[in-house]
Amino acid sequence: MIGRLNHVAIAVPDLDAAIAIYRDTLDAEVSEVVPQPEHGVNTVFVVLPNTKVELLGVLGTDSPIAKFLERNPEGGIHHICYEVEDIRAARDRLLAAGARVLGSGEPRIGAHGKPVLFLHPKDFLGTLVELEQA
Ligand SMILES: CC[C@H](C(=O)O)C(=O)SCCNC(=O)CCNC(=O)[C@H](O)C(C)(C)COP(=O)(O)OP(=O)(O)OC[C@H]1O[C@@H](n2cnc3c(N)ncnc32)[C@H](O)[C@@H]1OP(=O)(O)O
Ligand SMILES: [Co+2]
Repeated sequence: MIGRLNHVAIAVPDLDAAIAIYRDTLDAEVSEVVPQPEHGVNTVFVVLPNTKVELLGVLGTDSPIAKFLERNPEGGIHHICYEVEDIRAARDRLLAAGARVLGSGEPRIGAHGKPVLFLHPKDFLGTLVELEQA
């Protein structure tokens, strides 16, 4: 079912400071900040030779990363995103296996303009999993 590792996401309390760390300290290629209001985050992608790191900042008053940052005030690894060939088929298989798909269960358009879903961290080794349509 799961294919390529699309990105590892880090939620951060200060996105500008996080950009400076990756761009200047780690000398990495960092994208522009892209607000994702329907997801309640600002996103930045650090482009690596074999995958990406997604830096997430709070956007708005109802951000899904707000409580995570309360628990992890320095920031922390927030989720891991795998690519799947057919996101609805993957969803249906996961539901049939008893996994919890977050939200309505309908894929939403994510940061790469492709459908994404999230799976409950308690079902996947304490790790929030994002699936992105390849
Ligand atoms: C533009 C899209 C972009 C992309 O396409 O790449 C994105 O990635 S957007 C990323 C932001 N959006 C989301 O994260 C949506 C899915 N997330 C959620 O629905 C929530 O964050 C949820 C339900 C995973 C957790 O919400 P919340 O923290 O408010 O719930 P609880 O405090 O009740 O947590 C329940 C339980 O889960 C543990 N938890 C929460 N978040 C994480 C996490 N990121 N990794 C691991 N574990 C997590 C939390 O500690 C609670 O555990 P407990 O033992 O009960 O304390
Ligand atoms: Co993501």
